Amino acid sequence: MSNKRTLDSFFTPSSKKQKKEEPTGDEKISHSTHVEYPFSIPELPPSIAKELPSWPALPGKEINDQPDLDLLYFEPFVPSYVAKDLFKFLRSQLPFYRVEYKIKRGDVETQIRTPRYTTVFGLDDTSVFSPNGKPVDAKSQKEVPNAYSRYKPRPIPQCLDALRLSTEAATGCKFNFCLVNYYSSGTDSISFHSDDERFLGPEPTIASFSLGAKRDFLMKHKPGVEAKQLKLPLASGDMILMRRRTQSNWLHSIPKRTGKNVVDDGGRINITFRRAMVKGGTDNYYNYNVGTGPVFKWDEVAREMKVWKP
Ligand SMILES: O=C(O)CCC(=O)C(=O)O
Ligand SMILES: [Fe+2]
Repeated sequence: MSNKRTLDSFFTPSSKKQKKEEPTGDEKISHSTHVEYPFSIPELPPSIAKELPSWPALPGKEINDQPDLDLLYFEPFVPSYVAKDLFKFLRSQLPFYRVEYKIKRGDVETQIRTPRYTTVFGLDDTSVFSPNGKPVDAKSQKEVPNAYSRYKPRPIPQCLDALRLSTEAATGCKFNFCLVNYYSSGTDSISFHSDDERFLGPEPTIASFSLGAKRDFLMKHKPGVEAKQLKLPLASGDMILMRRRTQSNWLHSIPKRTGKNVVDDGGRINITFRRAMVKGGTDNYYNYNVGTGPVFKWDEVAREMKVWKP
């Protein structure tokens, strides 16, 4: 991104989601912009966008041989040569956060530091973005007083929305949220959990993409039922669709890597598409994936995430 682009967007903030064109050598790159984005986000480069119509690269395979488990595993969805470019593009162009929050168990308060970089875009089913970029009621198209007052939602930028549309076409599901995790090394992780929040409705379907370094995805049944644990070594470009009774009955995690495996070659990006039904879902997702701390952006020289300064 040139200095000109950065200064322009800093001095002429716009509340509108709009596209700006900027010549960079031979081709023009358009950007997704929104008043709540810390910086504008380039659209997918043509070299990646032209590949999209041929995804998924291979049909999904069903994994449903354990109680309550229902997965569709695309191995891969994004072919590996494009997955590498998509990984580098998203790592360098998205705003990321390292969210901290407090939890209280009984009288004891603990400060939690999320052990990975995160970011989120989207809005639950009750609202849509109006042409001026503000959330309005999906039916009346009017602003809802006091809604989304703590965190201001951001629309899914074109570069991720193109993948959302491709995922919807391949699965027949609808998604309104995109969560992104960046595991910068083997010490970044996500502990066992299920994505079964009430705001996703019963039996939510979640599409989960892997880009970059290979990491193990572990799955185990919630206590009380005999079932085998699964270990899926997710590779760049793979997509796991988790369906039906899976979230309410199974837990999943990406464990830390130790010893010589700790260095994992530039890290891994995970993208999940989900559908939140109510406003509480929007607040929850922004609270845990954007929060109130600094913005991080990939620094190509230092080859790591650095606190971003306008
Ligand atoms: O990184 C992954 O593959 C899993 C991420 C995940 O489970 C989540 O964000 O809820
Ligand atoms: Fe999850």
